[in-house]
Amino acid sequence: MFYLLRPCRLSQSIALPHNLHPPSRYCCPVLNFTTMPASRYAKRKPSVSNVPNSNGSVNGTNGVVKSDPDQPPPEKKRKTALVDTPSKPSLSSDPLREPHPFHQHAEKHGIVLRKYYPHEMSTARAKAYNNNELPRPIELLKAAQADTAKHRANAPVMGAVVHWFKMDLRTADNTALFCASQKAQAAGVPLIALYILSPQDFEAHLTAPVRVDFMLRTLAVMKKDLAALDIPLWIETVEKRREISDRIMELMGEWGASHLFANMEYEVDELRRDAEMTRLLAERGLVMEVLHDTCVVPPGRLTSGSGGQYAVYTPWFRTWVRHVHENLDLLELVESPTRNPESTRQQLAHLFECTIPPAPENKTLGKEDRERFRALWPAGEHEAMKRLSKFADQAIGKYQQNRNIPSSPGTSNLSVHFASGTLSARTAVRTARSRNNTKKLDGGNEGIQTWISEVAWRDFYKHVLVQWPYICMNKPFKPDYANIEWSYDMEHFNAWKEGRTGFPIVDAAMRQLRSMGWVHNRCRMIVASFLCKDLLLDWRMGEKYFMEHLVDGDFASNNGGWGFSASVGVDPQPYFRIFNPLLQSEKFDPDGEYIRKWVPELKDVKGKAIHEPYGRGAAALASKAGYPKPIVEHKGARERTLAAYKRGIDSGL
Ligand SMILES: Cc1cc2nc3c(=O)[nH]c(=O)nc-3n(C[C@H](O)[C@H](O)[C@H](O)COP(=O)(O)OP(=O)(O)OC[C@H]3O[C@@H](n4cnc5c(N)ncnc54)[C@H](O)[C@@H]3O)c2cc1C
Repeated sequence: MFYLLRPCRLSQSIALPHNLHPPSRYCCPVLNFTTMPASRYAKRKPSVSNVPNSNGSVNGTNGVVKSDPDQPPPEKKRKTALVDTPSKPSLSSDPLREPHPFHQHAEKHGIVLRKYYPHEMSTARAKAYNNNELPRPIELLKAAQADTAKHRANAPVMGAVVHWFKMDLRTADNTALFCASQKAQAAGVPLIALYILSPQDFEAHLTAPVRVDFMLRTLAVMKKDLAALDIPLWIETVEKRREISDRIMELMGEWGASHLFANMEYEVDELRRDAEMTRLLAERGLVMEVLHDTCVVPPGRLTSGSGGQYAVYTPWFRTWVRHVHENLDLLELVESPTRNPESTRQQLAHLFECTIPPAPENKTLGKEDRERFRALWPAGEHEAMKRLSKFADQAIGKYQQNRNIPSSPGTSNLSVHFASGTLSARTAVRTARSRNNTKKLDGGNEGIQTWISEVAWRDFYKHVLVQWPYICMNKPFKPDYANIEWSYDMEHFNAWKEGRTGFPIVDAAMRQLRSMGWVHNRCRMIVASFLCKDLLLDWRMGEKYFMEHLVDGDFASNNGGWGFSASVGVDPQPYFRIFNPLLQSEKFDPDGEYIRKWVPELKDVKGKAIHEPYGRGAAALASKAGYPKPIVEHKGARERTLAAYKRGIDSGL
């Protein structure tokens, strides 16, 4: 006899033997069964019209998912369906595939046809998503889960259970890892942990070398921690990303494992891959369980009054808070995995011997960078907890006052941990709440409230990604804004990248990025606005450059931040709202402390001249020190940008 445990808000259920009583305080009220928080994963009513029905069908198609122009025809599907094909824009007469007229410019600059990545989606196709005429990738996964639900609930556990680590590099409060461990323990078989290093994935996702280094160091920490529980962590490099699923199935065959657990990644290729894998494993009598984990509130749960997804943060956040208050088990933590059977060490001895592979050559840090970054970003979940506790004890109370001052250590510096999954968002919110005088997430100390609302931004952008998947395909959130004719002036772009624009606050931020792999949020906004509004450069060039250099690079948050700053994203400001870099500098770095730290040429400039040395009497000093003159004049640039935005939006291409 089996009890049904719902570990996921989607359609899958995990069957656990009735004699399993894990020592946990997470009691499922219905089954009186100690398990993970129930409503965290309760099935919810779909919020959009094209979610699968109980048969897994989409749009009333009785199980036949409407044909997807991003995908190859069905007979070729197995070979090519796992990722979006990086082919040339098709010249077919299908209007959903028509290339955008500005493609040639963007392509030349590596924006729309980068390696292992699809070209910019057509506006017609993006709009088809908006009209719910196409199934979103998450719906493909839901359909795969619905179609395999019975099999997954009944398949017996054999040999071993595997947890596939992706961007969830921690043992504490890791949903899929916990479920895998429970499953293995109940069946008396070992749990095997797996990490696949994919150089092509790193290229496709533009993963920064500093981020790869952080992840590899984290794997070393995890390997040790897991080994202490007699759980092997097998790490393997798979060169071609399309071969990952086959290789995992091969490994499962070698290990005699019947079940694979993983947490959900919400990017398009990853959802499609997991949908495909769920079906493939089921065809072979195996089981794949893909669970929500990274957000406090899983994407798809929060709907506006009209039943749609929110595109504006403030009302979304109010709903987010209300939802968490009503479902407090969303903040319950699951336990770390339990120890493997004693025989595992002997039985799987070779798996314990695996070593951490080196970074791919094109993602390897030079010696100097490596040393600097390692000192700045100690890796692993223990470091994340140390940093979180220190911030919660010493700085969170004043977060509201300090968070916008880039020279102050007023923010948590935890984004690297959220991005690699070395810290769960639940742990972060609970820790912040524990320092407050109320259990309400929107009450008590202002600093704590504000910090929690910042952590919620992370959820927000992932919800956006799931609902509007075309943002993954180089398309602005507002498809109409795809018609702005951007500049591709490489002199301007290089000056921006190198911190030589002649705008001290911009240059300080860009140099901080190069030096730390991290930039203060206020400065990310300033340099993003400067790139697309003052220089009128294609915002996707900046988005890409950030990903290539950030230690905390996260597709959803980065795309959201860039879209917001370029006013082509969610929560849009009116397009005519353009940051004035000088005013931003005076307001948020009033004494020029931040500028002096990162732009040493200006360290001797006194007073307000620091914000604008050439316009405020420090020209000789700046010039002598080699600091450049401004590359654009803000007022004129502003007018040029306003005109370009208006032309683009009015053109209705
Ligand atoms: C153009 C641009 C690009 C960005 N790219 C990324 C990125 O690739 N990865 C990333 O994690 N954040 C990104 N952000 C958001 C934000 O700048 C960073 O999360 C923040 O600076 C990290 O510093 P912290 O950990 O000290 O943040 P804190 O102020 O301590 O905030 C706590 C946590 O909340 C989350 N958070 C805070 N602000 C935001 C936000 N605006 N959007 C999403 N999450 C937020 C982060 O996980 C952060 O660690 C970007 C913002 C902009 C404007």
